[in-house]
Amino acid sequence: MGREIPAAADLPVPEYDDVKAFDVLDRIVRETLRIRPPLVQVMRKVITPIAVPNTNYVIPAGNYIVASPVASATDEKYYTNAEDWVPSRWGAGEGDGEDGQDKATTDYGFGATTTSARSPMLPFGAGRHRCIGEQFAYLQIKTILYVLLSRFEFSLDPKRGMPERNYNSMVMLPEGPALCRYKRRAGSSTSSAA
Ligand code: HEM
Repeated sequence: MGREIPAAADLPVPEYDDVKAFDVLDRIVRETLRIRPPLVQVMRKVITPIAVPNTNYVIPAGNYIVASPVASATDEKYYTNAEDWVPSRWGAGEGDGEDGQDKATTDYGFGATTTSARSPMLPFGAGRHRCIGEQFAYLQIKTILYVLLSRFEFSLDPKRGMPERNYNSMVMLPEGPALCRYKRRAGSSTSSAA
C-alpha cells in the first residue's frame, strides 16, 4: 500500500530550508539528471596534445574534444542496472554515486559542488567551467515538482511509456511527444479536472 498523500490544501507553503531538505525529491532530480542529462556534450579545446589512454592515438592541439555525461552515467561499470531509473540508489545529500566515485568538492563561493572530471556523474560538467547553477537548479526543479505533485496526479500514457532519448540537438529531447495524463488531487484549489 502506498503512503497517503495529504490533500493539497493541507500542505504548507515550503520555505527555502524546507525545499533544500526535500530528500526524496532530491534523489528523484539527481537520478533523472543521471539518465537524462539535458546537456549531452561538454566540449574542451585541446591546448597541448593529449594521449588517449590505452591507444596509440594523440589528439593534436587546436582540436576539440567532447565528453558526454550520458556515456559514463549509463555505464554498468559505475551503476547497477544503469539504464533503470532508481532514485533510491542515491544516498541522502550530495554525492557522486552509488559506487564510491571521486567525491572531491570545491566551493567557488556558491556552495560546495563536486568538481572531479573522474566522476561518472557529470550532468553539470566538471572542472573550471563546471555549471555554477547546480544548487539553484535543484531548488527551482524541486519547487516546481512540489507545486505540481501536490496539486496533480501524473501517469504516463501506458501505450507509449517513457520516450527514448533524442540526441539531435544540443539539449536532450524526448523522441516524439512525451504524453502523460494528469488530474487534480482532492483538495486542490480548483475543482475541475485538467
Ligand atoms: C538542470 C539544470 C542545469 C544543467 C543540467 C546545467 C548544465 C551545465 C553544463 C553541463 C555546463 C557546462 C560545464 C562544462 O563545460 O564543464 C554548464 C555551464 C554553466 N551553467 Fe549550467 N546547468 C543547469 C542550470 C543552470 C542554472 C540554473 C544556471 C544559472 C542560474 C546555470 C549557469 C551556468 C553557467 C554560467 C555556466 C558556464 C560556466 C563557465 O563556463 O564557467 N546553469 N551548465
